[in-house]
Amino acid sequence: MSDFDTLAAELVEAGRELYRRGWVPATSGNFSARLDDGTIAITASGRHKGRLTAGDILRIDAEGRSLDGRRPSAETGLHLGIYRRFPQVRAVLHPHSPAAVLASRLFKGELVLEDHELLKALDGIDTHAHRLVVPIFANDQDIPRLARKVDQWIERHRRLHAYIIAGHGFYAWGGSVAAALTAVEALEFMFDCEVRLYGVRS
Ligand SMILES: CSCCC(=O)C(=O)COP(=O)(O)O
Ligand SMILES: [Zn+2]
Repeated sequence: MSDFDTLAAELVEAGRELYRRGWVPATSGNFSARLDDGTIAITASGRHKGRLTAGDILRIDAEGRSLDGRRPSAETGLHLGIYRRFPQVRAVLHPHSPAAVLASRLFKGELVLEDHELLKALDGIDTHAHRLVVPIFANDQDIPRLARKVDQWIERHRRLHAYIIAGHGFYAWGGSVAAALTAVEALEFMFDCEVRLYGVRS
């Protein structure tokens, strides 16, 4: 099996898992993984992510050009922005999960996660006392413009683990598809806790 085939199989499996959890309804979400040569395996646009086959994963170069003529995810630019900024990142996952969308309705500009043991599931965080700021960007159909906003945020803060797009979903990543899945699961859990806490307090 080639590197591409292995990563494509992992992305297909990630789609099944995220769909099973209810985090990529309908045709929403997109996933990618970076190969050793810098090219990227990414989901084709418009596919149902819970029912992917290996044929729904295509290869693009680091500028987002399709290497086989098929159309990659409409949100490819957001994946590329993360790969450009963080050389250690090997996989980017984008769910449209309920808690992320609800959080974006309740919290404006950012969601601060602190005093959560699950913060330690994220790369480079080793204590619940870490204060993690998850920025919330306004949704935008202009992906290059949205990617620029994300990039400016990274430029200003020098660090980013995940971000939410309001009324849409979130982006998370990791050093492998498995690590990115772990990040998604941990973040969705913490978003859900914050949303429920907000409900209890108000
Ligand atoms: C019905 S979901 C609208 C598009 C979107 O937000 C998404 O995540 C899926 O787009 P893609 O082109 O990657 O299929
Ligand atoms: Zn989306």
